[in-house]
Formats: sequence, C-alpha cells, structure tokens
Amino acid sequence: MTLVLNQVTKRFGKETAVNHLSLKIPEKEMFGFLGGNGAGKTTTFRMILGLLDITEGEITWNGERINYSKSHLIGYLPEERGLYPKLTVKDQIIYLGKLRGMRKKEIVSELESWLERFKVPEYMNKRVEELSKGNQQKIQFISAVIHKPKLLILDEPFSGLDPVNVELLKRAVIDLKEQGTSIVFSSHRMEHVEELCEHLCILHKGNPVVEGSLREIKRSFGKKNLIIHADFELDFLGNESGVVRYKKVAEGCELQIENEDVSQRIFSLLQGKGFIRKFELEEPSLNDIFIEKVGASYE
Ligand SMILES: Nc1ncnc2c1ncn2[C@@H]1O[C@H](COP(=O)(O)OP(=O)(O)OP(=O)(O)O)[C@@H](O)[C@H]1O
Repeated sequence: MTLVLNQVTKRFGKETAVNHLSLKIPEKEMFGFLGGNGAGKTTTFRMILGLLDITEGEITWNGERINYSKSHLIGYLPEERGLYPKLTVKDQIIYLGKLRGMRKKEIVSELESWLERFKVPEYMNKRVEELSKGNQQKIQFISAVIHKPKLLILDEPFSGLDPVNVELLKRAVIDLKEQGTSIVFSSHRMEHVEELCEHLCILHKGNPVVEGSLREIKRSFGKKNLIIHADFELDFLGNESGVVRYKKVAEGCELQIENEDVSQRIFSLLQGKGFIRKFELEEPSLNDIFIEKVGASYE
C-alpha cells in the first residue's frame, strides 16, 4: 500500500504551512520527515490522517483517501502526547484497543508482551500519572501499535527519551518494519533518520528541499568527507583546490572535498610527510546536505 502525496498544500489564513509537497512513500519501509520547528511535519501528518483538510492537492493510500473507517489499519503517535492520567495502563490500552476492533483478551496479551519488551511489566496496573514522561511515552507508543497497524505514523517518537529508551524504541520500530508495517516518522535529529530510513524528505518552511532515497541523495550530492589522522601538520590542506571545508580535530583533520578524485590527489600530497594513522573517505552526512540545501545548520 503506497502512500501518495500529490502537490499537497496547506494554508492557515495567509500562511503556507506545507507548499506543493509531492511524495511516494513505499510500503513496508521507513520514511523519515526531517525539518526544524514549524517546517510542516505535523501538519503533513494530520493531513495524511484526515485530521486536517487539505487546501490543495491529494493524499491517497492504496489509491484511496484515508479516513476513520480505516483506523484499525493505521497507528498514530501524535506529537502532543495525550493519555488519561487517572486510568491504569491496562484500562487505557484496553479502551484504545477496543476502539480499533480488538478483543480484551487479545489486547491484554499484546500489552503484556510490549511491557516485557520495554522492560516495565510492573506498569500494567499503574496509573498513567504515576509514570515518568519518558515511560508515559512508551505506553503511548504501545497504544499506537497494539492493533498491529499496516501504516504507522510517529511524530517525534524519540523526543524526551533517554539514550537507552531511544535504542529500545528504535529496535521496536525496526522490528515492526521487518514484519511489514509501513512507517512514517518525523524527527529533528538527522542521525535518527539517517540510521533508520531508506527514503526521506527534508521540509524547510513548508517546502520539500530534499526528497528521495537516502543512498541516492548522498550519491548525487557529489561531495565527500575525508578523515585524516596523522602525526604531522595538516593545515596546508585547507588551501588545496577541491577542499570545500577544512576542520582541524585533535588527531588530524576532517575535510569536505568536491569529489573522490580530490582524495587521490591529497593522498599523494601526504606521501613522505610522516605517519598516517587514518585516511578514510566517507559519504556526506545528512547534516552536510541540509547545510548545503538550506544554508543553515539545523539543530
Ligand atoms: N492550527 C493551526 N493554525 C494556524 N497555524 C498553524 C496551525 N497548525 C500549524 N500551524 C503553522 O504551520 C506551520 C507548520 O507547523 P507544524 O506544526 O506542521 O510544524 P512542525 O514541522 O511539526 O514543527 P515542530 O517540529 O516544531 O513540531 C507553523 O508555522 C505553524 O505555526
């Protein structure tokens, strides 16, 4: 089931929150939405889910508009988390699971396995208000996936979690994808998208500035990073032609170079100067690409 956005625009009064966004989100993949505050990520998700009207354009999933009758196929972790504080985790998830057509027994057994997985089986009968924010987020994640949706939309799923819980949630998301769920998620953190997604879109003030497969985006960018660790002075490389950016680091330097050929030339320049511990050509990071496309650092 491919999710297709065709020239989607959303205006709030005179302000354009999303501007002519066209995307094809492949099924059973993880698709990342990157963008700073106010870029239009949440607005796009709300339009996908049918929670907001589209000003112009069209969104279809498997050729049809998404609406509430398909809610058993869709899971959504909203940006503004909202659980009922006075309910126990069990009652909360039973309530939400039933709304998606599940039976109580099935809900409880799914919930047990998720709580085990998140290493918090003792939360079953705790009230939501007794849990920390990060742990409430795990419960909200469970509420989004308890019914095994085919399409899962996660708005900033990792925000507010400590590194151990980020890893737990990442692993859960990867497993869901491997079981065939199509996942779309937003993040401010490029490394999360870089690590998890085959396809992505960077939104900037409502405009898609980069879109496509991560591998293709990196390859077509052209520029590469070159890491050199050596026991001699490397500052002269900053003035070499083909070197776009020079950064001195404790063990040597990190360069951005115009293309792979420049690394060959630099390698020959270093011969005979001393001991080279590391000489490594890397793909550009998403951060490099963002800076080039948007003209500003992101985080
Ligand atoms: N209901 C609304 N009424 C008016 N303007 C809105 C509304 N919802 C969003 N906007 C505006 O649309 C733009 C995009 O907001 P959106 O919440 O989609 O961004 P975002 O990328 O999710 O940002 P963040 O990372 O901060 O959550 C912003 O300028 C925001 O002020």
